[in-house]
Amino acid sequence: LKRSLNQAIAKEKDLAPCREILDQLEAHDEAWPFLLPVNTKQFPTYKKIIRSPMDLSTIRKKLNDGIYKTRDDFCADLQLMFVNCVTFNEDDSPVGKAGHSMKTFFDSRWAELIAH
Ligand SMILES: Cn1cc(C(=O)NCCCNC(=O)c2ccc(F)cc2)ccc1=O
Repeated sequence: LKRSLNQAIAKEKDLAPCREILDQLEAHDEAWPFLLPVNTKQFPTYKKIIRSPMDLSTIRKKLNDGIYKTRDDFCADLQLMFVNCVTFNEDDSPVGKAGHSMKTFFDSRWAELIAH
């Protein structure tokens, strides 16, 4: 029991900064393409091109439901979201530009978090 309690405490320590970064990503001016899953009725080719869709609301739910065991699991879903965006969108499109801006912001906050 004691070990599992310590593991629970260690997991909370690892994931707490993830909540903080996710708060900031959701509040970012250029978060609008990522707040909800891509609407596949609006973009019918999306599911054919993107095999593993990911968005901030899905990441928030997975974090709240305890799906992420480590902060790297969390980071992997964010990187998936950004790779999907580069795959589906031109770099100079509004969504493409928002994706690059959000990724730059995330990468800098993540480095601060890991590097303390
Ligand atoms: C990641 N990605 C997003 C889109 C995309 O067009 N996404 C929604 C645009 C319209 N949605 C909004 O503007 C909006 C959504 C939620 C919200 F709270 C406020 C505004 C297209 C391709 C792609 O790869």
